[in-house]
Amino acid sequence: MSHSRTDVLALGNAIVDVIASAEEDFLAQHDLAKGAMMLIDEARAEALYAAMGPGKVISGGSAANTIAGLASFGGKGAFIGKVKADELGKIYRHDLTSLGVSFDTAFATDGPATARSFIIVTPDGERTMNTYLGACQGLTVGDVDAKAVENADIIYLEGYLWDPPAAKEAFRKASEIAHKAGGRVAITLSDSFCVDRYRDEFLGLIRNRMVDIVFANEHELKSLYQTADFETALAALRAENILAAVTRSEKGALAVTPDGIVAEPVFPVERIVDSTGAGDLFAAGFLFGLTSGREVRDALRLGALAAAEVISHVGARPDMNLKVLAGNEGLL
Ligand SMILES: OC[C@H]1O[C@H](O)[C@H](O)[C@@H]1O
Repeated sequence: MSHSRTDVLALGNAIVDVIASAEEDFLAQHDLAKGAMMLIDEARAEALYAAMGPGKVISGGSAANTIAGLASFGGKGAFIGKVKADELGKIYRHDLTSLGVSFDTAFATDGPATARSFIIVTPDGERTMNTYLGACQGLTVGDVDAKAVENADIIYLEGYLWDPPAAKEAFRKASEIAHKAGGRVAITLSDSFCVDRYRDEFLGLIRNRMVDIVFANEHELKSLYQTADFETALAALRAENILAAVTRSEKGALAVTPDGIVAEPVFPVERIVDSTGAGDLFAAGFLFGLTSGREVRDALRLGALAAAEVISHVGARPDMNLKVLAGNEGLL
């Protein structure tokens, strides 16, 4: 890994997305929980793929999508994640490094194939993800490049890393190194079912200050505090006294800061084509805003812009150059 100063280094599950459209009844037929990310094994992955219509194969992975977005804004990003040295793994590495992102985690040379997420997009644009973790399960503490972590202003960790058993140790190690070096640590809570699986651990990370910045959507926040009422969840989050960014789909996004709540609306889109990556790209804009020294309100706007771009097309990485787009909107 190159050790020049990095704005954001992300640690995440390196996943190739296979995205196909389907009608609502496909979800019921295959017992899929709409809007969620479900973990599947290889046999289920094969069965689901056989049942899906034609799919687009696009590099994804939540934290990697965020870093791709950050790079599109002109930020300097790095990524730690595990792919196998198979065809998809090599394409995955190319897709990130060709954006200028440092990604030097060693390939897995044996074991399961590069991870895939089979994503069904229903006519309302909602995505339902079915993830075969494959090679991601091989990410260990040994993959954390201490120098790279020390050189990042912010490290960004995805809650999904709690699923492959060895990765959470990598997460903890990265957080400790970052803090010793004076960096900040951000986490995305990833998915409300993921929060359900690891609620106590996530709350522990926040309360022990192993993380300094929290990203969540409305559902994840309600799951974290086990309430159906958003205002109750928000009050609980405010009581943690931590910087947080919360996305609320069409209701916009807000930041919880020491000085209070800052809210911003969404950027209008003609049609939500595919919501995959909306939160990831929001985080890209917000993190770019923070690391480029902008006010929280401007960081929220950049996040909203990037989210609007990514939901306007299929796939969880930007199709348009976000720096140009933000410039056109007067945000940079
Ligand atoms: O947030 C969307 C991402 O989550 C999953 O990790 C998929 O790979 C997808 O790209």
